[in-house]
Amino acid sequence: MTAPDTFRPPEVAISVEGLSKRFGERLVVDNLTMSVRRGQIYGFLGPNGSGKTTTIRMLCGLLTPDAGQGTCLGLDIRTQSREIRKHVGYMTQKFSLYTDLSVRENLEFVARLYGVPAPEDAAQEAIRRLGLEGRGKQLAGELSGGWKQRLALGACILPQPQLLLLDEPTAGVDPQARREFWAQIHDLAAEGLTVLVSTHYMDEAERCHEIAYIAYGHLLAQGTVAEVIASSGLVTYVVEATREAPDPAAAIAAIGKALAADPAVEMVAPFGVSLHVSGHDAAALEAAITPHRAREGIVWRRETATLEDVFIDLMLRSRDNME
Ligand SMILES: Nc1ncnc2c1ncn2[C@@H]1O[C@H](COP(=O)(O)OP(=O)(O)OP(=O)(O)O)[C@@H](O)[C@H]1O
Repeated sequence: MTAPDTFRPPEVAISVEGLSKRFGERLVVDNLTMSVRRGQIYGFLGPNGSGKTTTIRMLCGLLTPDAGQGTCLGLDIRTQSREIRKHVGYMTQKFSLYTDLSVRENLEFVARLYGVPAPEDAAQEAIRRLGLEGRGKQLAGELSGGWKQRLALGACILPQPQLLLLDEPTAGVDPQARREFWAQIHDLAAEGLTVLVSTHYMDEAERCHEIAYIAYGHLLAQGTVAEVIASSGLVTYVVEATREAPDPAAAIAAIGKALAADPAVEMVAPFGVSLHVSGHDAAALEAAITPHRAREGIVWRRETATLEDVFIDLMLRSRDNME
């Protein structure tokens, strides 16, 4: 990046079709088609090594696909990757600023590196915008994990990119700092910045405008959280032991063990003294749980599947398809 970005991207920030990528013999991304509107926060979820980072990098022209085409910020991902890069801010998990420079010195350094005019003012503005006032003189290496992430975000947006790539940005950061970080991301998106973020946290997925679930190189679901849950067709019952149960933990464990062996039940997941019991065939699932309804101190209710239920179901089914 050489100067503040005055470039205005189109309404559709990213639009790609049939993207595939191989590393050696291994097909890491297979025939991926998707689009992202400008100003959206778009989340990528999926098991480790499933191709999320590879996908994100192809979407932004940082990596050339073996097949497929498309545009990022209205520019061709195959032929205009250098131009695209000028408008992209990339934040990885690893803290890559200078630990022995202060917050202000780091930001001024980044501003100079990217040719931002009036680097001292730009650094001051980033400090204000990200609520880092009072920490300008603190060494970056002395910041807590949450403040480091905030500083890294500040450095990333200094050159005023149009697209932000966040690769698991809040891994290991405490809930309050994560919440504040996400509030910043939403403010940036409201100003028109498009954000692609990969995460393993369900609460972060729920903070995105849209999500994509990728497993073993395949895009298995995309849309809003509600759309992804609805399209899963997953039926979930929650069974909970009340205080009246003679031994709540044992009661839940016994039900879990019995249901896990039933073919109508595709997933059983314990949560304290409750279980999530899921499957796709509502009638068969109902028949499977009926014998357990009469137990003392047990309450059953049908609930909307959680995003976690849906993701685990997608992962299990795609793994089965691979085998
Ligand atoms: N440059 C590369 N050369 C060879 N293999 C690679 C390269 N980059 C990624 N891979 C492999 O491609 C697969 C997908 O990697 P990728 O980083 O895209 O997955 P991911 O979904 O982002 O994983 P994670 O959640 O663990 O970050 C992995 O098996 C990885 O080892």
